[in-house]
Amino acid sequence: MISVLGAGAFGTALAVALAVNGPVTLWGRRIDWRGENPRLPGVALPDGIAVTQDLDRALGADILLLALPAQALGGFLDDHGAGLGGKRLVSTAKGIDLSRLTGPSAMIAARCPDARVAVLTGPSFAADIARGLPTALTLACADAQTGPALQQALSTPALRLYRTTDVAGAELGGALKNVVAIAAGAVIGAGLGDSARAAIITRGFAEMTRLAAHLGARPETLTGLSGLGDLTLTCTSDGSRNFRFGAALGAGRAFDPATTVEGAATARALARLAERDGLDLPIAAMVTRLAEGRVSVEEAMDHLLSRPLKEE
Ligand SMILES: NC(=O)C1=CN([C@@H]2O[C@H](COP(=O)(O)OP(=O)(O)OC[C@H]3O[C@@H](n4cnc5c(N)ncnc54)[C@H](O)[C@@H]3O)[C@@H](O)[C@H]2O)C=CC1
Ligand SMILES: O=C(CO)COP(=O)(O)O
Repeated sequence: MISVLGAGAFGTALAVALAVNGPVTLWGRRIDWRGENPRLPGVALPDGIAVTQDLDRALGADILLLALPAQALGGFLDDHGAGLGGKRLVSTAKGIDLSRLTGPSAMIAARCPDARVAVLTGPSFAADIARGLPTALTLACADAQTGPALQQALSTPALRLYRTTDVAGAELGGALKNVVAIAAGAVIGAGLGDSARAAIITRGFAEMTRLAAHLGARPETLTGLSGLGDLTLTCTSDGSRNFRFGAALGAGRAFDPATTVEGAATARALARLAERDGLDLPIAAMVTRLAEGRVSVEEAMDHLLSRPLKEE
């Protein structure tokens, strides 16, 4: 049995997609809707999904998908981690925790030491998955038995999962691309053009790869779905909330603060990591300042362009 914990856009979309394989329980802390989740408009929930606010009911499953934002995961685990022991736990969060400076898998492992931890990540808008459009994702799990079993259980005819044991690489790709997407959105929002966006994507990818290698990831993971794949999607589509947030910053427009924008907190986490480990992460540093209103897009670009000339 599969339960999805977190009834936001992505949790709901995954529940809809996985319901073709069998019954799914979708848990949310506050379910104040019926039939259609306002975070995923236009998607009717099939009969195979049991929607509940009763966490104990959801914890009856042995595969639990944690579809919570990265900054909410720590609090959820503090409150409920004790009930997750012995389960197969699959995180979908794309971010780095601001207070602990770690990704979701380390947060889960710290609080649920006997759980088998995996990460599901890659280019996939909730709306696409829920509509049954073809999607390829990365399932990362260090355990040689759990990884293949989860790959089977979470694949559907439309949802194709590739497997890796590089959990750090997979989750870093998903977290870091959100920061670059904000920068790409800002460039487009400010009218600086597609060439400047291509420069941000490419130099952003170089920054992602450097940092991921520093944190123990395999370089080839970053060129896969969870890194380059998701970077491409998120930096080039209005479907991305991180991109839209950046575009609003670039255009000087307001942005709904209730929208989940993982890259903003992750950029701040990266700034702290850079300080802790003496790393040079210029794009993440600029996104942090931009999101905090400390620089304009033009000032941020001037700063990036005036760095010393160097080899590519
Ligand atoms: N929406 C998308 O297209 C995709 C999202 N993701 C990732 O999935 C994660 C979740 O994103 P979305 O579902 O889109 O966000 P969302 O904003 O639509 O939903 C987040 C949900 O988490 C719930 N929540 C927050 N704190 C909680 C807590 N402490 N306990 C229980 N529930 C809590 C909220 O009530 C809300 O229902 C993010 O890390 C995101 O980057 C990954 C791939 C695609
Ligand atoms: O991660 C995503 C697509 O793979 C969703 O991106 P946003 O959170 O920017 O909407």
